[in-house]
This record gives sequence, C-alpha cells and structure tokens, in this order.
Amino acid sequence: MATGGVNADLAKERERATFDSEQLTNFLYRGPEKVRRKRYLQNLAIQDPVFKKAPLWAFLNREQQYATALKKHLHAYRRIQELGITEPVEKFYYREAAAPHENSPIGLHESMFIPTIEKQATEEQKRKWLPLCHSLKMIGTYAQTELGHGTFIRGLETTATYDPVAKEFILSTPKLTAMKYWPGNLGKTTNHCLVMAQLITKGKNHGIHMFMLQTRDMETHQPLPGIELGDIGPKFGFFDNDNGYMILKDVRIPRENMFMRYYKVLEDGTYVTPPGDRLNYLSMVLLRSAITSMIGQHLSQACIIAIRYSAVRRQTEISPGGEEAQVLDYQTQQYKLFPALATSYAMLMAGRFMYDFYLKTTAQIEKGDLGTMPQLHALSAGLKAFSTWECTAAIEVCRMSCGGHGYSHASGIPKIYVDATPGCTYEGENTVMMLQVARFLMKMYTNLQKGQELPSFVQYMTKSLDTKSCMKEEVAPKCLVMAYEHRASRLIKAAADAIQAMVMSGSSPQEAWNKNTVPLTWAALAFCHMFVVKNFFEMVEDAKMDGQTKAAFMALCKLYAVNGVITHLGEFIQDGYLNNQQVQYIQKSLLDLLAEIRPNAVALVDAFDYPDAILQSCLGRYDGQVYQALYDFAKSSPLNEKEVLDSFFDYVKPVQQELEAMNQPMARL
Ligand SMILES: CCCCCCCC/C=C\CCCCCCCCCCCCCC(=O)SCCNC(=O)CCNC(=O)[C@H](O)C(C)(C)COP(=O)(O)OP(=O)(O)OC[C@H]1O[C@@H](n2cnc3c(N)ncnc32)[C@H](O)[C@@H]1OP(=O)(O)O
Ligand SMILES: Cc1cc2nc3c(=O)[nH]c(=O)nc-3n(C[C@H](O)[C@H](O)[C@H](O)COP(=O)(O)OP(=O)(O)OC[C@H]3O[C@@H](n4cnc5c(N)ncnc54)[C@H](O)[C@@H]3O)c2cc1C
Repeated sequence: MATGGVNADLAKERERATFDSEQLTNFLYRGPEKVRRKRYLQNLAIQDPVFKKAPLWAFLNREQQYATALKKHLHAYRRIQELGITEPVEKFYYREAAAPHENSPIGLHESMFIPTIEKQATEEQKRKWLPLCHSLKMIGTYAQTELGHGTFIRGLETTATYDPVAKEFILSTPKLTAMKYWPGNLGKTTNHCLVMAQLITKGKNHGIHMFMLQTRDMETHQPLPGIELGDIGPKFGFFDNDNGYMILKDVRIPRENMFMRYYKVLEDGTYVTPPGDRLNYLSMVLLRSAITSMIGQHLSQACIIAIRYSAVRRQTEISPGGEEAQVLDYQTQQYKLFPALATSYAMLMAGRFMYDFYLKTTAQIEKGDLGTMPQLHALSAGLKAFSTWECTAAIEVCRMSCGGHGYSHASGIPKIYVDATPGCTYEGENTVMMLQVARFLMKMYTNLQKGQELPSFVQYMTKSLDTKSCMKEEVAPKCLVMAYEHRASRLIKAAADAIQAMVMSGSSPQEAWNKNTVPLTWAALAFCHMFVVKNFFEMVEDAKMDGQTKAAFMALCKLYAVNGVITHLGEFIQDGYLNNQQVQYIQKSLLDLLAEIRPNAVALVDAFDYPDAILQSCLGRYDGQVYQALYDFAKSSPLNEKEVLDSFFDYVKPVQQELEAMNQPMARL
C-alpha cells in the first residue's frame, strides 16, 4: 500500500507555476532573513521530543486535551526563555510549531494579563508583579465578562467598594448575573486575574476599573476564601481551554491592587481621573489589533489544505472514457477557493497595517497624546469584525470544497473553523464592533458637513457622489478602489441622512440611531471593505519582488476586489454608479482572473510556508499523499484498537437476544 514521493499532479502544479513561491514567502514574512529565522525556530520546536511525542488532539477526551495543551505550552514557555526569544512574532512562530492545534491554557496570561500590567500598572506595581508573571508564579487572566453582560461593559455588576479604614477594596458578586463567566483559563489554570468591577468610593460609583485579584493559593493552588470558581464546561471549540466562572463573596484586596497608572483612589478614598477617557479599554484594543493577522493565518491554513487537496483529487471524466479531472480544474471549484485564497492574503495585509498602526498610535498614547485614540478604536474594532466574519465564512467554504473528507478531523479544517469562529464574538461581538465603527463614521460625516478636516483614511468622503465609474474593459485597480470608496461614501451618507431626517421630524437622536442600525452596519462594513481593498492594492504595488511574482500577487488582489463587487453588486449599482456594461466587464474579469490564477494556485499556497508538522492535515500534505494518510489516520482511531468492542457484548448482544426471543412465533401469541 505504501506510496512514496510527491504526488505527480502536485509536482506538475509546482513546475507550471509562473513565479517563484519563495519570493512571495519572503515578502509575507518581511524578508529572507526573517524567513530563515522563522524556519529555524519552527524546526527547533518540531524536532523537540516533548512536542513530537504528544498524542494527536483529535483522539483525546477533554481532560486529556487540556493536559496535553498545558504540558506543551508550559514546555514552550520555558524553551522560549531558555532560547532567549523576545520578539512577539518569533515567540508566536515557536509556539505555533510547538502546539499547532492546542490553544494555550496560559494564552490569556501572555496576550492580555501581562500586557495589561505593562500598560495599565504603576511602576511600583510592575516591579512587584511582572517578575512573578515571567516566572509563572503568578498566572493570570482577564476577567471582564459576566453571566449577564459581555458587550455592555458599563453594565457590569461586580463591585469594588473602597473601605478607607482598612485601605482595602471589597470585591463582590451581588447577584447571579454578576458572576464572572467566560474568561479564558479562569476555571482551573490561573491563580490570579485582572477583575473589571464598578469602583465605588465615598458612596459614589465611578464606573468600571481594573483590580488585581489572587484567586488561588500560590503553593496548593486551592481557591482562596470567599472565591468560588471553576470551568464552564465544553464549548463548540477551545475544548482544551478552561474558560471559567467566578463568584466573589466580599473578598478584600489591598488598595494597591487597583491598577493605578491612569485612574487612582487615594488613601482617603478620593477618586482621581486622568484627562483621557476609555484608557482602561486599551487591553481589548491590543487583542483586536492582533486578531486580523491571526484570523488571516487561520484562513491561509484552510486554503493550503483545500487547494493542495483539490489539485490531487480527481473526480468525474470530462469527456466519456477520458481521464478524470483534477477538481481544481472545475471553474466552480476555483470560484470557491480562489476568492478564499485572495481573502487570506487581503487579511494578512490588513493585519500587517493594523498591528503597525497599533504600535505607532499606542506609542503616542504613552506620551500623553490621545488624539488618535478614536481612529485606533474604530479601525481595530472594524477590521477585527470584518476579518473574522470574512475569514470564518471562507474557512467553511474551504471545508465544504473538500467534499466528505473535509468533514473529517483528518482534514484539519473543522478544528481550524471552531478555533477561528469565536473571533466573531470575543473581544467585542462583531455587530457591536461594526456599530462602533458606524458611530465614528457618523461623527466624521458631521465634521465634513461642518467643513472640518478629516483624518486621511476617511478623506475620500469629501469627493462628490455625482460621478460615474471609470471602469473599462480592462478592469483597472484605480477604478476598483474608487468604486469601493463611492459605495462606502454613499452608504455612510444614506445612513446619516436617514438619521438626520428622523431627528428633523421629531425623533430623539437615540431613537433615530436605533431605528437605523441595519443601514449603519451596511455603511461600516462598506468602509472596512474599502479599507482592506485599498490597503491590499497599496501593499502589492509597493512590494519589492520580481515582475512575475508581483503579477501573480496582483491577480489575487484584483480578484479580491472584483469578487467583492460581484458579491455586493446591489450596493455598487443602486445609484447607477456602475452601468450594465461595466458590470459585465467585472464579471468577465472575474472569470479571467480565475483562469489566470489557476496555474499558480499551489505555488500561492506553498508561499504561506507551513510545514506539514504544523498543518497536521491528511489532505494538505506537501507531498499530496492524501489517500495513504487518510488510511493511516483511520487505522490510528482508538475505536480500532480492539477488533470487537465491549459495547458489542454489553448492548448489541442482549438486544439481539431480546428481539430474537420476542420474534419467536410462540412469544407473539
Ligand atoms: C504570515 C504573516 C505572519 C503574521 C504573524 C502573526 C503575528 C500574530 C501576533 C500575535 C497574535 C496574538 C493573538 C493572541 C490570540 C489569543 C487568543 C484569543 C483568546 C480569546 C480572548 C478573548 C478575551 C475577551 O473576550 S475579553 C472581553 C472582551 N469584551 C469586549 O470586547 C466587550 C465589548 N464592549 C466594549 O468594548 C464596549 O462596551 C463598547 C465599545 C461596545 C461600548 O462601550 P461604552 O458603552 O463605554 O461606550 P459608548 O458606546 O457609549 O461610547 C462612548 C465613547 O467611547 C468610545 N470608545 C469605546 N470604546 C473605546 C475604545 N476601546 N477606545 C477608544 N474609545 C472608545 C466610543 O467610540 C465613544 O466615543 P464618542 O466620541 O463617540 O463618544
Ligand atoms: C472562546 C471565548 C473566549 C472568551 N474569553 C474571554 C476572556 O478571556 N475574558 C472575558 O472577559 N471574556 C471572554 N469571552 C467573552 C466575550 O468577550 C463575550 O462573549 C463577548 O464580548 C460578547 O458578549 P456577550 O456574550 O455578552 O454577547 P451579547 O452582547 O449578549 O450578544 C448577543 C447578541 O446581542 C447583540 N447585541 C448586544 N448588544 C447589542 C447592541 N448594543 N446593539 C446591537 N446588538 C447588540 C449581539 O450582536 C449578539 O447578536 C470569551 C468568549 C468566548 C466565546
């Protein structure tokens, strides 16, 4: 049964590509030196016996999955320190290769708890907590969401009441709905958490603030008095993580445990507030800013799997008696997979912009300049929501494009999907995030009407809406970008006009807003889509690579833009901006682009540079030996360890015997 070497179809695909995939890899990871370093770190992890010997997650129960994830991530944490890896992106590469399909039970410790201490704690608090965090004596998480409130954080019900006599805060869960519910790793792993609670001092509520709470004894790991906590049970995905619940029964913490870099409570209970607002929302902004890259990567993995498999999979003879076609040769299959592939590149580019913008803006915030905070909030919320919606939908398309095998965990795609889709909910539910974008856009529109200057990325709103598209038979990037700008401007104006009209006829601004939230989300979505398209074109145009690579990359970029127009056609033609002839040019361009991308499809996914050891997919293997791999996967199912299972004797046999007895002619009398 053994088959060796690279599958012939896949080998041919690589030979026929019109560009060198290594060039694109170099661009994606920001230069050949960084690619070498990435591969070096990944190989270190892949070769490490602790990671190598770990069992495949798919055959484990939840407790085993949790234990494996914990073991792997703790070993990775230690090795990262031993190896002196400090760059966040390098840590990410190492961790991803070490535990590709295990979500980290110390993930919140690293992605939210430590960064919040770094950004929101005083120098003294940092000196006290950070060394303990780095040595994992303190393992923490971010406990904000409650049973009754996740989105509306001003409505959180946990209280932190200051007692000036004892100089302590009393943390309480006043009712069932105030129980903390959902925080990652709160249930069993962590011994500290950052609690978001309503600050009450001198009898006044000052809104939500952050407090450091020790939840478990640092030696015995038992919950501390007054704290009830545990795991919330199995979920759609993230089986290996202990999202938790927590009830606080008047737990006292020292005054110094309030995060006091910006907001302070003095010993006598006087509340001191900083000049800026919403500074304690910054931890959410950090994660939102990172999610677009992260989700783009999830989709890139699904694309590698689906496209390599579609090159290997042959089904149906095109003409009677002829060879069965590679399913990737069907135009319909290309229409499923190439827009998904283009989306993953688009989101990786948007994620690159977003993270750089986050670093630039937060550096200004650190210096006390809060002027760009609204832009950072709007962009991070919008791109987080837009990218997670687009990518999770595309991952599901990839899964279905693999037919029956896509449904099996052997493909790897179901796991990618269940780990990616909560990105639509956590760090701000997507619709709610889009409404935050809409709020920002409405403000910009009002500023425009007042003749004020707009930030550069909404400047396009100043252009007239009375123009027609410049689209010609040769569909030009410039005309595509302008079409997206026009659509966004028009929908922003339509939503603003609808609200203004309602207000003019006597509705309150809140009522007018609430009666228009659907058009507002259309406007916000169109804005995000425009932003992603424009950014993608700009990054491709600026990319330093040879002509053939750039041409292959540009085809993807154009496909992303063209496909978006076709998917949302109504919004592009409603006011006659594009005419019938122009729509036909765009439709033809879509089909031409599918054909142009076809010979490069495998090279375009190879460029993502994912080793098999990370993908862990029978269908997405570099060598294309999918059938042998599927057979091996089936053979390794624990259900096959015994030829006849005990359940056969326990359940089938007795029922067979009972039915046999019931069906005897005598028994029926
Ligand atoms: C190949 C390439 C290689 C790539 C390499 C990749 C590298 C990748 C690197 C790193 C990857 C790391 C990824 C780690 C992943 C870890 C896995 C994730 C695990 C899951 C974690 C989940 C954690 C959580 O979910 S925590 C809980 C999150 N909760 C929320 O998000 C709650 C959502 N709700 C809110 O945010 C708010 O309530 C609200 C915004 C909806 C409303 O707030 P509000 O009521 O106070 O405000 P208003 O609506 O009244 O507005 C008032 C005013 O405030 C402004 N505002 C609101 N928020 C902000 C903000 N954040 N910043 C600034 N301003 C804000 C708002 O706009 C209003 O302004 P006005 O001027 O209009 O008045
Ligand atoms: C895997 C996972 C990990 C998580 N990790 C953490 C964590 O570590 N720490 C933590 O604190 N939390 C965590 N959460 C919780 C998460 O942040 C919340 O679930 C999220 O913020 C959404 O809030 P919610 O559940 O209250 O949804 P809801 O707000 O109840 O949403 C329900 C529906 O109501 C709609 N809706 C709500 N408000 C509005 C509005 N104003 N306008 C229009 N529509 C609205 C939403 O669009 C949605 O359709 C996690 C969640 C998941 C799934």
